[in-house]
Amino acid sequence: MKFTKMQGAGNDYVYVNCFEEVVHDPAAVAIKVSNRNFGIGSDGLILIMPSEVADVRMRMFNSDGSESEMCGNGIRCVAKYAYDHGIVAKKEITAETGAGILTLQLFTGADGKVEKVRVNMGPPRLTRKEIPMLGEPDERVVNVPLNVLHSTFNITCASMGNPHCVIFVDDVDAFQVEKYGPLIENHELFPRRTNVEFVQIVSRTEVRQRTWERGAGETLACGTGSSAVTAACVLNGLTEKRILNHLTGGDLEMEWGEDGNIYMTGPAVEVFTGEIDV
Ligand SMILES: N[C@H](CCC[C@H](N)C(=O)O)C(=O)O
Repeated sequence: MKFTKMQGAGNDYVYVNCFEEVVHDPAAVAIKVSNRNFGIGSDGLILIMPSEVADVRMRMFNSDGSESEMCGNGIRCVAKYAYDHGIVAKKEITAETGAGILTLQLFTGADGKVEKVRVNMGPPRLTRKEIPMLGEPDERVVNVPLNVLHSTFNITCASMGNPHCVIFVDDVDAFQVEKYGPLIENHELFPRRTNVEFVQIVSRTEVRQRTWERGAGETLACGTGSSAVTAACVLNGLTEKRILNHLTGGDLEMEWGEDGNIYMTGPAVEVFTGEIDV
């Protein structure tokens, strides 16, 4: 199997061009290639596929083999791959994901290759039934207490196609992400588990985020998570609608637009290509 290793803000995936390759058991391949000792090393596997309704289609698998509906850093890299490798020849493209069809704007550098991508991530879905979360189906979850071990956290939840639980903390770098992340990811409130974002407010226009991802553990960045965080910051009155998010592996420019959609702008980088027996 030919593959391309790509990263966006340090959130790295193995990408396979399924216009040319067939991946028979993507869940098993995701587990194998993701392993940083026995495989290639990545947060998961992303398939770049033909679509009947958009320019390209993305399927995304976490390093534990579970499939997610959407991946924000991944979709930017899919767009870069599609443009740089001649699958699309336009700078505004559409992509089919488990969160619907998204529109992406591509920005090229001096070498003519894509450097940065702006994605219309769609609106945050805020009701419990959309996230999904147990409880009153039509209710929003904004600043609601959640007990975990002997601590109580106030959580704000949103779906960007995939579930997110946002928690504001005073000192995110000192926070025990690896202790609380998995407990919240697997909390009974979330029937499909959840991604968890721990966020420190820096100012009205800047935040710092660490992410515990469903199915992958702590990663250096999460684009859907950053989108959920943008909504959570505004819903809690903590920031403006336009913020710069400093993730562990890089920055994302975020905006909750007047049209109700979240816009994410960030880098997409090709790291290396190779072949692996699967
Ligand atoms: N890192 C990805 C999200 C992966 C989400 C995945 N862990 C899930 O199970 O939903 C991003 O940039 O949006």
